[in-house]
Amino acid sequence: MESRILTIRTDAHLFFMTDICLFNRSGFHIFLYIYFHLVLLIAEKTGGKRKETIWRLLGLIKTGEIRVHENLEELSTGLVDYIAEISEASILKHGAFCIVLPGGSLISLMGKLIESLYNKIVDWDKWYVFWAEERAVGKSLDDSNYKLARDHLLRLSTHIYSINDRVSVGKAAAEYEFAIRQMVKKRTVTPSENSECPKFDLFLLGMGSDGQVASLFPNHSALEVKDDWVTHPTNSPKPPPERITFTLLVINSAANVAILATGASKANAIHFEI
Ligand SMILES: O=C(O)[C@H](O)[C@@H](O)[C@H](O)[C@H](O)COP(=O)(O)O
Repeated sequence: MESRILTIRTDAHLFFMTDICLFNRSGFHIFLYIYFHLVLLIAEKTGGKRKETIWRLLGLIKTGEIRVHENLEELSTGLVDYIAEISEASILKHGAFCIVLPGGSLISLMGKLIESLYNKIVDWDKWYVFWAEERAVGKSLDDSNYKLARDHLLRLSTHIYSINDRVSVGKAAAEYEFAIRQMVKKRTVTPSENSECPKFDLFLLGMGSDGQVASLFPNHSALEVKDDWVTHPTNSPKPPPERITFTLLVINSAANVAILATGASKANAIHFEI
């Protein structure tokens, strides 16, 4: 599988990596899916012609890959093809597909995976599913990122590593990290080249209109966590304030990272970053 790097500026305001580059290691294959209208909006803002803007965007990202889709239907097809391809390659390589899911609209855009065409191809028994972030809410509530995926995507045979909703966020974060350490020890989850940090096969991220990825918000101290794999912000700017999230260390260690941004509200954040 071809790998490219997307380097986001270290002084970037919206992702707030003051001393760390997001996705700055080799071996990453980053796809940034941008809804076509978003690009149009950028084109309008910059006063340039649509084509020029697209080429400028592509030219600026020298090491990553941007895929721009005409509409949500095409974006969804592109996304599930991409996931199915990495799933197959990972299972061939190490017998499992370890995927990290976000919350938000990305889950419904993955919905084609359970339609008959893909459902036959996808080997759900070999899927190990983790969450990039979870809100401190009960798993039965609609705000739960676990519930979103459980209701709309996951099959019964999938191996699920959701975050405990019956303990404090601090304890839930520690338990989650411990469970992943065990998975790395067993080598179900591949370790990174130089450490035991998990190298998930695919880390999927949505993006907030402020540039938020996972539960890592602009200017928030959770971005400074360097050694832990999981952290638990208790004062997130977006409700609920208490959350559990993977840290940059883990995101940056994944084999493949895809950020999906849809809708005009993300235009400023994308424009700023690239
Ligand atoms: O718990 C959360 O805050 C959300 O799950 C959040 O992280 C979401 O993934 C992004 O805001 C993108 O969401 P959309 O794709 O729906 O815009």
